[in-house]
Amino acid sequence: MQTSFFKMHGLGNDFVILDERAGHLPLTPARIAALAHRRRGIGCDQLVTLRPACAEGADVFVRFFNPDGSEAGACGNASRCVAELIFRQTGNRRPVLQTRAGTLPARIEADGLVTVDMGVPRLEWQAVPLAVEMDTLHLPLEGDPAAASMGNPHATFFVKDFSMLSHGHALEHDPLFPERANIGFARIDTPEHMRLKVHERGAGVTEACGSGACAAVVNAVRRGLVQRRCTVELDGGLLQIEWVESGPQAGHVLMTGATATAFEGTVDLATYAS
Ligand SMILES: N[C@H](CCC[C@H](N)C(=O)O)C(=O)O
Repeated sequence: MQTSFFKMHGLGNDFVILDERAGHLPLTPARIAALAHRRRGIGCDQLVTLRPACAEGADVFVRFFNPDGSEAGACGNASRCVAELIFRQTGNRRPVLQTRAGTLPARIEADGLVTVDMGVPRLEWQAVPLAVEMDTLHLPLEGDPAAASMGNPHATFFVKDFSMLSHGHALEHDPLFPERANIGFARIDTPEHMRLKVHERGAGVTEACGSGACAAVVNAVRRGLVQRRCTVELDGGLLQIEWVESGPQAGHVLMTGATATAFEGTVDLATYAS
């Protein structure tokens, strides 16, 4: 069955976006993995589906799937891309995304950048989740990472260089993380700027990770390493992150950055694994 798709990216973190608002598509973990395959499929870091929203005030229900077929509760860069897509389709500069991690208000900025309110980070060990009760600010792993959830699990290592990146896969699968984890390596350059590389759960090292950038800033603020407004420099570009201190969005994490559409196309799902 032919279905159309959008190929978009946020700072090189790339997505295949399938629209199921007119009817559900026959997607299975195997078919998702086949579509996401860099050589045998379209190729992407995450496959994203759009469905009609059912949450009050939301414009669309968005789900995120990794190339290994696993589902992620949150995906910051993809959320920004979907917000841009909804704006292009409707003219609405403030689309609201319903996700498994919560309802995320977005805003298309005057300069074309896209901001998503990623909600309040979850800092309790049960929410990350971790396998046993512990202080999430200092995990009992070599490298002393901190952990937080943005609707998906993140561990942040504060490093001087990125030689630990090669340990990302083993760390993703450490028994401390019963649902695995996205593993971020953050080098603090100034209190307003960090350099971040992320080994993503179910995807590997990506050019950018929005929820990873949010988690890294939250963990760095908790450790007193950066200000609540921080520029995160990823391989693919810059994200502006703010962990809001006061006012109506107090406690929420705002993420702002660029989006782009690479191409649109159609795909016959029947030619991919069932
Ligand atoms: N690229 C995404 C993160 C995907 C997270 C996914 N790998 C998971 O299993 O949580 C982002 O921009 O936030």
